[in-house]
Amino acid sequence: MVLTLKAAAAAKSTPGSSSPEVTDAVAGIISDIRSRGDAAVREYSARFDRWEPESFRLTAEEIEEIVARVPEQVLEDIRFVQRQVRAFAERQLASLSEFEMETLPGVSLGQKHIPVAAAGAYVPGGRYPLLASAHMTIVTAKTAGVPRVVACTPPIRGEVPDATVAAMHLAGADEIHLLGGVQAITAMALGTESISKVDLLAGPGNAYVAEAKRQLFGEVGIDLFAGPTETLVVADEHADPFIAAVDLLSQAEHGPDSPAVLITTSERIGREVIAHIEEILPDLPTRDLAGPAWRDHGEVHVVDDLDAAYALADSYASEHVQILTAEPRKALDAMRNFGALFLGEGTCVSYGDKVIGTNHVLPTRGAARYTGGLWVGKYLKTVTYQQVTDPASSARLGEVCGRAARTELFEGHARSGDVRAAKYAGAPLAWAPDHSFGA
Ligand SMILES: NC(=O)c1ccc[n+]([C@@H]2O[C@H](COP(=O)([O-])OP(=O)(O)OC[C@H]3O[C@@H](n4cnc5c(N)ncnc54)[C@H](O)[C@@H]3O)[C@@H](O)[C@H]2O)c1
Ligand SMILES: [Zn+2]
Repeated sequence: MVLTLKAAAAAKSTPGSSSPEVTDAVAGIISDIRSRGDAAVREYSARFDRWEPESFRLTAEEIEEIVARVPEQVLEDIRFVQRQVRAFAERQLASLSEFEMETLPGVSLGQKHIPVAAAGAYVPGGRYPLLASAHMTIVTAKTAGVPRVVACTPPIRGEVPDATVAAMHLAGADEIHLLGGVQAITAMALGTESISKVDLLAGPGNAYVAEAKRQLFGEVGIDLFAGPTETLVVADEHADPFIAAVDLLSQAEHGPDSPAVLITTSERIGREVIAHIEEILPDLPTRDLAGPAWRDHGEVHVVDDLDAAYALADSYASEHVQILTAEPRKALDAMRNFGALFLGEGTCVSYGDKVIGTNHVLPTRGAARYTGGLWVGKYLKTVTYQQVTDPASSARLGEVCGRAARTELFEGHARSGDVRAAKYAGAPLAWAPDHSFGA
């Protein structure tokens, strides 16, 4: 039984997709940039961000000047967080192994990880200078060993986002462009006269940015569908409703399209959380974003027990799931669909977003059903190779290959097997009886 204390006022977005208006607008911009390159990029930047400098790329001197303007405490905090992010990414990298094994004598199969040659890092900046996204995309790419990392972020209301540029620079970006939205994503994906194209695009963004990545996927690799932020809290009767309310609003603040959902086993907690939100919201400086988000996409559901809570939470496949229960670690085994899990009252989504070191670029709109968030492995191509040094083993494989390929009616493939069986083990070559492999 589910008792809904508050339902969303707006319709839910379709999983893994954008609205038709966004889809069409993005397709138009991409096709225009595809045919007109930099000239189109410049026009869209002027239209959406009122920004058309001579060059979107910052020079080394400009970067130095910008970093010099950033207060020392801000720089110190950036370094602190980047160390956290790097440490976790390095441990992830160490967890990946390269290996070679023999399946038959002299038959070696191997796996190795090759970083992509160039990655594009998108750092959102429409509403907030989201410098933490610079740590997440650039530090992680550099830890993976990507040689060229291109970073883009939009100006904010016509101003250079100093701290974001500093974060990009300290993270190790090789190029920094002040460019946002679909125009930045498309320029990095396709290349223009002034930006050479990248192999993989990563980073979060609004519905336009996420849709642009989705449409360009194939021509460029992408990390995942990381669109408008979502949060979900699972709470039992032991939860502190004031903290749950503060935490729900912390994520609603991302934008009016950000869902915030509470699933609780206690009707009392559900009602108290709603009351606290109503009390805190009017004074929240970002209420113009958090208010509509809560009104249109806020939900509170009461369920019978924690198993029902985890099952309902799984059906949302929310980007962030926060567990405020007496035994939060139980959710680790009980839950399947989430971008990142925040266990217990001592941590919160804001830690993940800003400081703790796990990656905050996470799947949204149901993508958590099939992928986790950005991590070092997304920048690596896990490739395989093989070598056969034992002629007898090659001959044996050749015989099987001849039969297996003919079962599929692939005569050409079969002959590649036949010639090895013939050359290394003297098997007869039915289709070329006169051929001799020499002494
Ligand atoms: N999923 C995640 O991992 C994650 C993490 C952090 C943030 N986010 C999300 O990132 C988003 C950041 O959004 P933002 O808007 O602040 O910054 P943004 O940088 O993603 O988008 C700003 C750009 O949008 C473009 N734009 C605005 N209106 C447009 C229109 N009508 N048509 C075409 N382009 C348009 C502009 O060019 C502008 O540069 C938020 O939705 C937030 O929830 C997601
Ligand atoms: Zn957040």
